[in-house]
Amino acid sequence: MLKKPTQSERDLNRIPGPKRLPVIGNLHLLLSKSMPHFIFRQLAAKYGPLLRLQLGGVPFLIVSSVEAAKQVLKTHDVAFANRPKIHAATTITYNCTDIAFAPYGDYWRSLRKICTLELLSSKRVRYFRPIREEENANLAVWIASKEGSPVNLSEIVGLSAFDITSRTSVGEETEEKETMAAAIHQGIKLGSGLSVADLYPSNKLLPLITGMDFKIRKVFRQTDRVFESIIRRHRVAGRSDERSEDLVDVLLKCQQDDTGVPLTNDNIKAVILDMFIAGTETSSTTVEWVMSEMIRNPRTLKKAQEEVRDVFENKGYIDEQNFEDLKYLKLVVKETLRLHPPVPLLVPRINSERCEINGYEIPAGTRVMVNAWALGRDPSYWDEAEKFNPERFKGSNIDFKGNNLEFIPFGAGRRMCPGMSFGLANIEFALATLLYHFDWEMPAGQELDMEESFGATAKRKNDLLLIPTLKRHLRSLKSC
Ligand code: HEM
Repeated sequence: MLKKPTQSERDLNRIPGPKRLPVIGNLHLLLSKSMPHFIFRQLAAKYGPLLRLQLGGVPFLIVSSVEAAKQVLKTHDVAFANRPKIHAATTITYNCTDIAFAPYGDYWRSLRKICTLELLSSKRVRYFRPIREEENANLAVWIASKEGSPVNLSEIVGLSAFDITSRTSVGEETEEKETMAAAIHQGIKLGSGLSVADLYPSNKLLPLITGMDFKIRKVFRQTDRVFESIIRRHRVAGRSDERSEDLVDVLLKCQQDDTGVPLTNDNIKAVILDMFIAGTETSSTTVEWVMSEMIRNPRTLKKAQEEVRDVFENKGYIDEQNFEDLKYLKLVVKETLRLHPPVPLLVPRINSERCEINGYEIPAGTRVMVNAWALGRDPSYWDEAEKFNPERFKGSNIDFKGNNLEFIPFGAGRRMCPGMSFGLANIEFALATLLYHFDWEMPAGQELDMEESFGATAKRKNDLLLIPTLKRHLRSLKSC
């Protein structure tokens, strides 16, 4: 006998959304070449800002207005503080024992606190300044060696962000860097939460048939091997005065002290993985989009470049102490995060208890995606919403710290990104370096496209290739 739907299930069905087909529901709507966040915006324009979709076997709520986002991220923040189990993420994060996918509770709270104190707080971010200086100096030296020929900016900025994350969180450059960076990129690609394996979770054969399991297990093997040897080296080296304590040391100490939540080696590996997954591609994707937008808007490029050169001309090198003076560059970064939030649908949420949104009862266990990308481009909140115009933020109080829900590239509420200061420091340093030392142009005869690739982060689909011309000599690099 068919189970009778509960009142809240009936309510969920009343939420506007397109007609559902048997078995696939609305999945066919995602089959176009467009990105899910584009499609969700189009559907929201037709059915409203609280949209119900049936993607395969899973009901989704898609949120696309400030009012509805407020209900999820503020009013019912605790109820929505959990994450759904995403197939790829569950495999590579040692069964969701990282921070991003851990169930809301003491374990999550305790690990988030450790990472904030040891790596992500403003104080720790300042402490790691010499590492950013050194890595960006290396970046500039490498780019200068390619002067006049096309440089794959996406790739080198990504590797530089990888090195910074690695040296700050595990205290060393990661072995097999390229392989690791590629594995992490693949993990992010498979972790959108919209793969067939995620949409038909009861069908255990699908991950095998689609090749998903094969790919994600390969990512797991590659990252696990490297993290295992990082932990082993930290154990052997122990803590000495010559080496300052890093995140791995602190996690190992917590494991031994046995005072906080119990931690296994796998839990430690899951947390390190999070720093790489959450910290590298988001930052390098932002730098990619800032450079892309500036190439499309030469006036902005010129203005940002003049500012950076003005601020550092006397010193002759990039010094983070003067970053407060890079006022225009900060507006450019903000405007880029508005138009190109690296995580356009945030990380999905799931509610642990029944709650009411816009007058509808939402049953516990409903997956919710907040379309941060659509909010950032909604003409009801932004003048000339599609136009790249950094000046719009001049003198404006609107910020990305989780209070203005029309602008949430870092999310909002309890599960908001804890790595904002760390990420912004990396982004600003990379941009200041690129703009101070070099002029940039497209290779002759090539047009800049702005296509995005599919995955949990919205990277450029095609790598950004630009030709650098050295304008400020490398002798002026502080650490050279
Ligand atoms: C431009 C840079 C970055 C952007 C745009 C970004 C964006 C985001 C977003 C949208 C979320 C989900 C928030 C939500 O569900 O409301 C998130 C979560 C997270 N981010 Fe970031 N992030 C960035 C950099 C970083 C960095 C550098 C790190 C660490 C090294 C980091 C670590 C995390 C972690 C651990 C979570 C999970 C938080 C939780 O579930 O409690 N992020 N980030």
